[in-house]
Amino acid sequence: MDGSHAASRLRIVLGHLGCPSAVVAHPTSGALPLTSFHPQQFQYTLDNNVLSLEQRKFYEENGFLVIKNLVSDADIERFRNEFERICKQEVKPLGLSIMKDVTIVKSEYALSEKVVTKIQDFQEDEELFRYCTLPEILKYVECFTGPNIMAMHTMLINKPPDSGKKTSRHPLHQDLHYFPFRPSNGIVCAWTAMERIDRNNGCLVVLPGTHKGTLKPHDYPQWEGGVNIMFHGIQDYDKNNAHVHLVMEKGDTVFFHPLLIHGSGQNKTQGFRKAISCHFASSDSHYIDVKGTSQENIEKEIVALAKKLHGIEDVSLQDFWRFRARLVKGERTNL
Ligand SMILES: CCCC(=O)SCCNC(=O)CCNC(=O)[C@H](O)C(C)(C)COP(=O)(O)OP(=O)(O)OC[C@H]1O[C@@H](n2cnc3c(N)ncnc32)[C@H](O)[C@@H]1OP(=O)(O)O
Ligand SMILES: Nc1ncnc2c1ncn2[C@@H]1O[C@H](COP(=O)(O)OP(=O)(O)OP(=O)(O)O)[C@@H](O)[C@H]1O
Ligand SMILES: O=C(O)CCC(=O)C(=O)O
Ligand SMILES: [Fe+2]
Ligand SMILES: [Mg+2]
Repeated sequence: MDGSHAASRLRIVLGHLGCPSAVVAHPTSGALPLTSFHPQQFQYTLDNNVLSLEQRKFYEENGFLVIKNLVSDADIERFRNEFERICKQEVKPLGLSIMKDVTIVKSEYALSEKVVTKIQDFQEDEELFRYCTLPEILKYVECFTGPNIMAMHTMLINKPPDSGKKTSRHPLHQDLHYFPFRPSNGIVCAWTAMERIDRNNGCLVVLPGTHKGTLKPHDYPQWEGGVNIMFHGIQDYDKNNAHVHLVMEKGDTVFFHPLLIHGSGQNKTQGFRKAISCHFASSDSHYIDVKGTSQENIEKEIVALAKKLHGIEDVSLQDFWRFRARLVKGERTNL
């Protein structure tokens, strides 16, 4: 599939969606009832009445699905305010990590919204964690995870204006590289634009269909201007695969598969481009030991950092994940 084909398909699907409520009822799509299709036709989505047949097929084929206008302006305003309170250190949520851009991490700037590139692990911040419990988000998440849903990993990304060294880019990667749990089809990322996001301020770039491949080896890219800690990238992806730039309006939300290759471009504006996201997984999943796999490098890095920063020893990668995971729907069966 070439880029323009992918882009036009995307436009068709997006144009079709209109508003979220139209997705559920879908009276005029002319789609056949799902029961007339053999269930094994679908590998990446579950049977329920939330996704239209067209949306299911799109996700199956492409590994992502954009739902327009899913999160309200009022909720986004609340997330923005809470992020500002965190940056001003008016609140210090337990377990939260605050990341600065590599170009300024060694300088002495006081903590403020202008030096934070992203915050991670806000599971103990009631206001931000509301994002992971919004019914409109979970309704879609359930199509991929099933009814027992864990919020595994949370982030609010505040992509800064690029300093000129292109460190505001996020290299192409698969999120599964970071996750020691399986199966991959029971994991989905929800990523919501907190403002209009396009090529100017560094939108997501996805390689449609790459979720059908395997987990690739990841390492730091050889970028002249430096690269952020933990921002591993894939060195050998198929350069001929279509790249789709996801231009999104405030509140639009993309759901994507953890094997989908994606990244984000540099922020060429003077604003701090914001998105909030959570990776969800079925609680029926299981942890894996990543030793001897391509994920061993990220495990070593995280374990070494935990020791250096917090003096934590003999804690496995699985324990880190078990500790921050939170049930948001159904039952905590396994993870
Ligand atoms: C789907 C994506 C999923 C994921 O990303 S899952 C990956 C999970 N990631 C994590 O668990 C990382 C969590 N974050 C953290 O550990 C910390 O926030 C982080 C980023 C290390 C910063 O920790 P702080 O407590 O603020 O510590 P610090 O400022 O003293 O930094 C510790 C060492 O790290 C370095 N560092 C921090 N931010 C950096 C950056 N942006 N680029 C490059 N290096 C960076 C920093 O220079 C310091 O190293 P050194 O001790 O000076 O040699
Ligand atoms: N040299 C590189 N090595 C690895 N990944 C790269 C490299 N250059 C860009 N990328 C990543 O590839 C993705 C797509 O980049 P691309 O240049 O197509 O888009 P962009 O930078 O967002 O937009 P634009 O080119 O319009 O500025 C981004 O995620 C970016 O971080
Ligand atoms: O730039 C972004 O908002 C996406 C970042 C991302 O893909 C990640 O942190 O895994
Ligand atoms: Fe990612
Ligand atoms: Mg570019």
